[in-house]
Amino acid sequence: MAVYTHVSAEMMARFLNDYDTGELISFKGIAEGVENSNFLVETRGGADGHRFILTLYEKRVDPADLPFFMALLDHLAMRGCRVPRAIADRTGVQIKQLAGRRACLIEFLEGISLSTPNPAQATAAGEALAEMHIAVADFDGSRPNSMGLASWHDLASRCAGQWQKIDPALEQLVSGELAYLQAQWPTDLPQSVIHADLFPDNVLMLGDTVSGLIDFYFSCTDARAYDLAVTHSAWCFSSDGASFDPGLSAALLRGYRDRLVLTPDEQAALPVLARGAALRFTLSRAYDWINTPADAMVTRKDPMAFARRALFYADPANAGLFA
Ligand SMILES: Nc1ncnc2c1ncn2[C@@H]1O[C@H](COP(=O)(O)OP(=O)(O)OP(=O)(O)O)[C@@H](O)[C@H]1O
Ligand SMILES: N[C@@H](CCO)C(=O)O
Repeated sequence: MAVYTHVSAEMMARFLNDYDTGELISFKGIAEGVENSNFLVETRGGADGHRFILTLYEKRVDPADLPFFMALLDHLAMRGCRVPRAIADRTGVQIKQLAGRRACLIEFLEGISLSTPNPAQATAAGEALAEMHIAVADFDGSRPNSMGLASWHDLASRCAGQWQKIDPALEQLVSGELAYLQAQWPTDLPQSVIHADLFPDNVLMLGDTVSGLIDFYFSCTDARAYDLAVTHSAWCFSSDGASFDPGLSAALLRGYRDRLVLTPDEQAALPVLARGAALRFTLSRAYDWINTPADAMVTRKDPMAFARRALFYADPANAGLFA
């Protein structure tokens, strides 16, 4: 997360008056993340706990999608997945308004956001992802993937002429990958609701145990195996994307496959899905690199870290990676 929208103590206290959270005793902006504005909020004397996350939805979250995200979190929590639900105010409303943004008060979950996972944690994340895919089998909501293949073309054209602000080599890499993925993207794989952004920083861990999956604001209906590919691209490389970790890769895939068997088509599609995942994050990061407001409290993420992953997945020498 990050802080794009500033909230005063008076605004925060007034906002909390609608809830059974007690009296505000402190809040602070959370610097991690890039998408939404987030605050850690502490209260005392309330019936609904004493620590919360307040999220103000920014650029990429369409307010019309919030009921889908909140229903999904309620469903997953009901099915035993460790995910944070939105707290309802005294009138039962979860999705509110603050500082000109849609805003939700979210359950705080214990755990550490990882930056350098170990293989046991990668296995636990693979298991948690598969368990989420199993738990959504009877969820009846759906949402198109707003960050799917069509949006990659759009993001690339919005960056046109500006690649040199990042790295001149990106222009050719992006156009080559887009052409390849447009021709090869599988359309008939098993679909379900997927997380679509399960980076290590979206998995809270206590030791080697998953204590929470967070940040469902890209969740959508898409190929289940694409979710595994996204997770693979996020978990199995050094943070600059320069070095692939085969131990983490094997551990993550083992965790997922222990819970959910991939079909032969899903298995065969993983290499192209991983190229797509790497391009998706190259492009969203490139767009943000060029367009992040100068006054936002946010650390931009390096697009080249995912461009390097895209090159790795595209290298024929790595074709057997998912076997
Ligand atoms: N429900 C929660 N319980 C505890 N901590 C949380 C919770 N939600 C968010 N956090 C903390 O806030 C940080 C930022 O959250 P999050 O990853 O959702 O932000 P984002 O802007 O959507 O980021 P991203 O760049 O991953 O899309 C997390 O890394 C975690 O430390
Ligand atoms: N998890 C993404 C941010 C969401 O688009 C990244 O690290 O680029």
